[in-house]
Amino acid sequence: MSELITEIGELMTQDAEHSVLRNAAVVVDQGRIAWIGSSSRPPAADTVTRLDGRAVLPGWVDSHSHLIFAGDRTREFEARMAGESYTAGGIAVTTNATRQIGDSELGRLARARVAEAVSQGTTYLETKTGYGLTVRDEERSASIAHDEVDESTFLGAHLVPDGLDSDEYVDLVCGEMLDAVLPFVRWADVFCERGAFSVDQSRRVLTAARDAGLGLRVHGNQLGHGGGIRLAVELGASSVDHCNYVSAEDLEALSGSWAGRQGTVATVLPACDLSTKAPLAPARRLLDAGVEVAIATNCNPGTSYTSSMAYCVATAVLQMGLSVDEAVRAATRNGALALGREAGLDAVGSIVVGHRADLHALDAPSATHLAYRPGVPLTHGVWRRGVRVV
Ligand SMILES: N=CN[C@@H](CCC(=O)O)C(=O)O
Ligand SMILES: [Zn+2]
Repeated sequence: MSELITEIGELMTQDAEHSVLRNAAVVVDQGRIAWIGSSSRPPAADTVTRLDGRAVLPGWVDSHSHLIFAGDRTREFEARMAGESYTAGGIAVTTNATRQIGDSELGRLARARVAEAVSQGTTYLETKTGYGLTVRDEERSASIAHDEVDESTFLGAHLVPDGLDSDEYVDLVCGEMLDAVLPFVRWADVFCERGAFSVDQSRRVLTAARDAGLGLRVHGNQLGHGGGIRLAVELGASSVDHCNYVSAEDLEALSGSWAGRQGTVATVLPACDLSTKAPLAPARRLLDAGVEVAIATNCNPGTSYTSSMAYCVATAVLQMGLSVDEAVRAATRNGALALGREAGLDAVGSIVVGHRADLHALDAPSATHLAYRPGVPLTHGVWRRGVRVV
């Protein structure tokens, strides 16, 4: 069944030319974009949806989340708002809660979080393990992530569990744990930070994962200056995420990674920055240096308990100095780039003939309203693989 979606006031395609079409129409067929053009000369289709001048953009691509968890950390958040600083130690609280619930309940929680994101226009998600931290618990988190989410990432190297020697734990992560999760994941990630894993330990984890055929991602430079960003570039990671503390050397490494080839995407997490009272990641400086920047929610119960990509985009425009086009691109096409899904048969994140028909219609005439009316639920319709789900 084909569907003509017409009377689109503003179609922000996020294609290679950043094309924005007025009075546009799109035909979706068999889960893909089949045609894009003017609403005055649309081809025939099985069904017609009229959007009365509303704006349409690609569905959000949320390339960084931690949805496989149980429990709640309201008290920790309250303490932070009262002046305490964020430390990675809170991960253990969530890990304890997660280990205590059954597989089906953990799956149900993840499914509900995906549904919450989709209801706000997110059509493609990555999520991570990392609240299991034993072979069995990481394996079941990976299996749930694989079943419930588009892209799954092994984050056994999230925190050294209490009572374990960190190097022995790294051996476990690189060996038995990696083997156990391998059937369920496409990526490996590591929290490379003081208080979590050193650069050398992170390099060991990432190298083992790469040797096992996984793509690489890094949590880097969130809590202070360090070697996470440069390690990500050294190992050809697809993305380095957080990037709150970016030195001149880090910036040079990141921008150098884009000199004439596919480099390491810098993924900024504005909601996390606000919730942890961290300095906002220097997205403007990164863009000006030629680095490809993505925006993601980092949805997790500790540092960023939101699934709202619109909130992140509004923050990027209002507080990080990005234009609306830059912020929307970072949250759609560049999220796809960070996941290696920006081109080819599985392409998402842009409205291009042949790409997956993941669309987000706003109850507004332009994408600018995302920042102009922050906090207003503007999602009018969502199509995922060509099927209207909202
Ligand atoms: N920084 C590491 N991991 C998560 C937070 C995990 C937690 O505190 O539960 C993040 O990306 O912010
Ligand atoms: Zn994270």
